[in-house]
Order: sequence, then structure tokens, then C-alpha cells
Amino acid sequence: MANFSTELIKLADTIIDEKEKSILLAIIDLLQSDLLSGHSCSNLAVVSNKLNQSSDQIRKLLLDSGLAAPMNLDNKTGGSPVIPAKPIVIFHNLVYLNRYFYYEYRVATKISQLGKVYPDSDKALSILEQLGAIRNTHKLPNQAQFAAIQNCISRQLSIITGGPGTGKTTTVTLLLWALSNLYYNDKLNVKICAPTGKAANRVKESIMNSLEFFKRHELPLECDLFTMLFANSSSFTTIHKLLGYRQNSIYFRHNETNSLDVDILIVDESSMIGLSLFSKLLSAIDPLKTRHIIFLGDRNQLSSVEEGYVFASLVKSESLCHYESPKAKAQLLQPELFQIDDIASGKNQQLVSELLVSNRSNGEISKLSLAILCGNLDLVYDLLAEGSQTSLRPLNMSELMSELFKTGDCWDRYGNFLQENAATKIDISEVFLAFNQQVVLSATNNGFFGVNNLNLLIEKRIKHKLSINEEWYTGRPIMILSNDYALGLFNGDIGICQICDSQKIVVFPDGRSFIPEILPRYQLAYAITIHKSQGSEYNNVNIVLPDIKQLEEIYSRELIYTAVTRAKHRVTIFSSKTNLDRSILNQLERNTGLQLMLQSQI
Ligand SMILES: Nc1ncnc2c1ncn2[C@@H]1O[C@H](COP(=O)(O)OP(=O)(O)OP(=O)(O)O)[C@@H](O)[C@H]1O
Repeated sequence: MANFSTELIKLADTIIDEKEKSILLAIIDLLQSDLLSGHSCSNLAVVSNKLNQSSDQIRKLLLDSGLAAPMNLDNKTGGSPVIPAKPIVIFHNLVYLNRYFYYEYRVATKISQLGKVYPDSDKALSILEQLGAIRNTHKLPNQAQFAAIQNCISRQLSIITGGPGTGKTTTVTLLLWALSNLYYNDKLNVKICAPTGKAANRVKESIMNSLEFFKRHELPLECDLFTMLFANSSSFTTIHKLLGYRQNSIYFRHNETNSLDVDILIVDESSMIGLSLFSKLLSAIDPLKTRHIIFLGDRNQLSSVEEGYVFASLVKSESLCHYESPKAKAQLLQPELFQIDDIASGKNQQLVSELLVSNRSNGEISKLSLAILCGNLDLVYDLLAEGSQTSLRPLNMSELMSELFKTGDCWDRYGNFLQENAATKIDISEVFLAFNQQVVLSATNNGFFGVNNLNLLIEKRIKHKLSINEEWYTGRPIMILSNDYALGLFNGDIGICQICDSQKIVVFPDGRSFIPEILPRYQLAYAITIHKSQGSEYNNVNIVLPDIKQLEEIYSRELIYTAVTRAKHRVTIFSSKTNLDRSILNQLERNTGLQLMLQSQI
């Protein structure tokens, strides 16, 4: 992005008229700042408003400067429209840097190319009948899950969205069983990927748990596919690994000219995928080779850290549940009063299947997250006041530390665990298990209540408990902050230190270990940002919303929903009422032209 704007500024500098030049430079500045905030483009009306010019004046100035060209998707003179070779593209009322227009356009094109709807075959019908029989006897899958499976079987590309515990993984596991039976004679090449290593490991674990669940409930769903999946080390992977990352390159080994050799592709945590990666992933899919591609995710979570709004746009392009409608609100908050069939959103052949009912026993946390989604402040505060699993505390460091180090709980328990095992050669998987029980999530890295300071304070207490002064000790958790393709370590990966024969190593959940000196940039991981917590879950989550003026903009419904839904058993929010209100009432929307493009029948 930096190169783009440097080039653009150079071009704008050649404009002779000083007034025009200054407006152009201001537009470039706004474009860049929108990209940094996650938008893929700028809204012409907003730009003109900020610069005190009319939209027509801004459009004319951009076009006359020679820096921009209009793009009209309806204007197809033989084949697909050609994207103008200008640094700026104006599409409807949106202003793009050329590259980002190209990414969105490529996503939209690919989505329409992957829109194959398969006719109902006898075999498919018979498999659905078998699944229907299982449903009758075992009450699983439920109606919405069944409809989602039906949708996915009948379409080349489909989306399953739903909050935590709504049964996305269960549905996908059943779907894999159905597909392996459908294509019985073929040796299916199935890949299951996610944007981060942590999320890829989690989906693997969740599918294993689903299979265990089926076994316990005696569902007759044995098939070789699962044995094959778990035997092949590359079945569960990150999107970067799947596409074949290359060191020091933004290009992958797999692309439109060297497509992925995969029959069925499942992509988990899709809301975390930024625009450029989404575009590159779809480009590497050959519609003639890949039979099914299924995107899974929670459309209400925070969007990717990078620019783009792809998953939410795709879901919105065919959205069925509007949280603002009174009926939807009533259904969401008291699903037990409604028949599951009322809520089931899937119908045969829909692109998007939405699962709404949580199967988790933690009723309070799912109610709280739904009240947040509905923007119902009264209900949120009632739930926080009355709940045994949910609570609101004032933002106060001594209250926070007493909660985190309550005797025998949270980080105190982790400290006890490390202390009890200090003399033995501890099994690192047990350390991970103890560590992953709890987390502190802050909205920011900096400041008194930021991740950096919280980590220092927590570590000080842990070290005090262990009576040590050393920097590295068994149990010290760190989070990697940048990608290192050579080591195969990625932003967000968490490792834990183990001292073996006086040597310190950092072990990662896949068992690989490194000496700390060769690790890419990292930070302590007792506390992490809410953004970094996406794709993870913990029993006990403590959320901190610091009072920092600059943070007001980032406080949003998506942020607080993402933080709350990381919790499985307990969530405590440390915040002022102002910040919590602000978070719940502020719904983020990113600028994007993707929905317009999808409607344009590319
Ligand atoms: N139809 C159902 N009836 C009863 N239990 C179910 C049903 N579907 C899923 N479950 C159970 O609910 C729990 C959550 O399901 P699952 O892991 O599939 O949800 P998920 O949406 O993938 O969750 P997450 O987003 O946290 O990964 C599991 O214990 C699963 O066995």
C-alpha cells in the first residue's frame, strides 16, 4: 500500500493548479486512512463531505487529473469488462486504489464462476434420506443443520454461518460423511483450512470431538474419509500453507494458472480472512476441478485485521436473519419458545445457511452475546447483574488483579500448577491445557490497561509465586507477532517455554520447539488483544475496555461480541458503562463494492 500512495503522491505532485493538487493529495490521504481502517475503498460522498466539495466536483477532479478512471460493470463490450490501467478506479460512488478494486472484482467473478448448482441425483437423495432417518432417531442433525447439509451438497460454493456452539463443525462433519458417500468411488482429496495455525488446529480438534460425539450417541456414520483425513498431516492446514507461500513474496505457488488439486475444500474462521488472501484463495480454485467449497464462520465477529469485508458481504448478499426485526429478536433471545423449524434458515440450494441456536449449556453467555447482537442495552445489563457466568466490574486495576489471582482460580491456578510441577519434567501438553483455561483480553496493546502492561503485571505475580527472577521459566507463554515463513511460525501462534536440562526452548502446540533467540517478534501472552483472540476459546475470559480517547472509534458491537463469545464458562467485563454502551451501540460497516459487484451478474 505504501508504494501505491507514494507513486500516487508523485503523480499528484505533477498537477500544476495548486488548489487541485492540494485536494488530490487530501483525497489520497483519505484513501490511505480508509485502507488502514480496514475499508477496501472510500465513499465518494464521505470524501466530498470531508473536503467541502460536491461529489461531482471530486469525481471530475479525479477523472480530469488522469489519475482515475470510471469502472462500469454493465459495459461489457465482448467478454468481461476491463479494469482501467489507472491508479484510482471509481465504481458507483466508491473510490478504490486499483489493486483493491481488482481484488474485490476477482472475488465477485470467482464467486459467480463457482455458482454451480448440482441436480439432485438418486444417490444424493438416498444419502439425505439416510441422514433424515438418523435425524428421526437421534434428533441430530437438527432442522437447520440438515438444511445446511442439503444446501452444501447441492451447491459448488456454500456458506455456513453461526455463532459459537451453533453446530457448524457438527454440520460439516456430517456433511463430510455425506460427501464421502456421495462420491464413494472417487478418492476424495479433502482439505480443511483456516487463516491461522491455531484455528486450523482447533477445527481439527472440533471435528475429532464431533466424531466422538457421534460415537457416543451411536450414530451410524463410520467412513474411511475420516481415517484418511487424520492420517494425512496436510489435511488440516493454514490457508497460507495450502496456497504454498513463498518467502519474501506476496504471491503464492497456487494461483489461477496453477490451481489447487482439491475436490472438497472447507475454510473455517472465514470472517478473519482479509480481502487479498480471500481473492488469492478463490483464484487458486479451478471451478472444473473442485466440487465443493464451503466457507464457515460467524458473520457477527470482527472482520479481518486487514482490509476487506468479504465474508460479511457474502453473507449479507443473501442474508436471512435480520437481528433488528422484532421477531428475530424474540427468537434469538428465547429460542426455546420457538420451534427449531421456525428458526431454520436453510432452504434447498441457498448460498448461505445460518445456524442460530446454540447447543452449549452456558445459556447465560449465549444470551448475553445475543442481547449484544440485538443492541438491547437493558437486557445486557440485566444479564450482567444477575448472571453467575457473566458479570460487569468497574475498570480498576486492583479489582482486576484480585479477580485474576483469586485463590485457586484463573492465573492463580496456573501459577499453582507451575509451582506444583516445578520439580518434575512436566508434559508440555498439560501446561498448554492449564494455560488455555483462561485469558485476559484488552482492546489495545498500549496504556495502563493495555496488553503490554497487563502482561508485565501478571507475569510479576506469577514469578513472585514461583519465587524466580529469571526471564524464562517453564510455563512462560509468548505470542508470535509476525510471520516467519522459514520457521513456519505465524502471527498469533502461541508457544510456551519449557526448561529442559537448563536449556530454554519454546514449544508450540504442534510439538515443534525453538530456542527463543531465533523466534520472530513476540510478546507475553497472559493478556492478548481482542483482535488476536479470534478463533480461540477459553473457559474463563476477562475483558478489559480501557478508557482511552483514541479507542472510542474501535469500540464496536463486533468487538465486544467477539470478546464475549470467546468464553465457554465465565466472562467478566471490566469497563465503564460509557465504553460498554459505546461498544454495543456502535455497529461497524466497512466500505466495499462487493455486494454491488455480486448483483451485477459479472
Ligand atoms: N443438533 C445438535 N443437538 C445436540 N447437540 C449438538 C447439536 N449440534 C451440535 N451439538 C453439540 O454442540 C456443541 C457445539 O457444536 P459445534 O462444535 O459443532 O459448534 P460450532 O458452531 O462449530 O462451535 P465453535 O464455533 O465454537 O467451533 C458440541 O458439543 C456438539 O456436540
